[in-house]
Amino acid sequence: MTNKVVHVAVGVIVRGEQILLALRGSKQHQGGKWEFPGGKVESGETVPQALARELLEEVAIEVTQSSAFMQLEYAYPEKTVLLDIYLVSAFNGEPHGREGQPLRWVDVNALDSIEFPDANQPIVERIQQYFATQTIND
Ligand SMILES: Nc1nc2c([nH]c(=O)n2[C@H]2C[C@H](O)[C@@H](COP(=O)(O)OP(=O)(O)OP(=O)(O)O)O2)c(=O)[nH]1
Ligand SMILES: [Mg+2]
Repeated sequence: MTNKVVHVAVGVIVRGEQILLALRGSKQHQGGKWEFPGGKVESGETVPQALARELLEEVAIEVTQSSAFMQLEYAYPEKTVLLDIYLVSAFNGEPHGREGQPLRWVDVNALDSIEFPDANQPIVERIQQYFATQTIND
């Protein structure tokens, strides 16, 4: 086994007060859990390029507005991932699971009751904090 870090582009896709989640296949790493759509950054790609490619491949949307949100490294027993998380605030197309995976829109407030991969806890906290701040400032 290698200890190479797997770099992953992750999209927190926002529509109003909801976030798009996809179900990871049961055979995949962290299978059967809900994820923010995304995937591995390929060599020669920037993270925004990888994000755009993965979101088109997985959920059939074209990203038109995104911003870097947070980065997080997490060591699973079998591999270490570097999650490069972007907020996707505008996109073209109606999302659907192009690889047959179920999708759902979840209220920001309900995100903490969803079963995510183990690495995701800080992401959920940060999203909820971010939206709480936005509401106060409205
Ligand atoms: N997309 C995504 N991946 C996550 C999240 N949390 C988390 O730990 N991961 C991990 C699981 C995987 O080990 C890795 C993402 O790899 P992936 O399987 O989605 O990669 P990919 O889309 O390029 O798929 P593949 O072609 O390699 O099958 O990051 C998350 O919220 N979203
Ligand atoms: Mg993926």
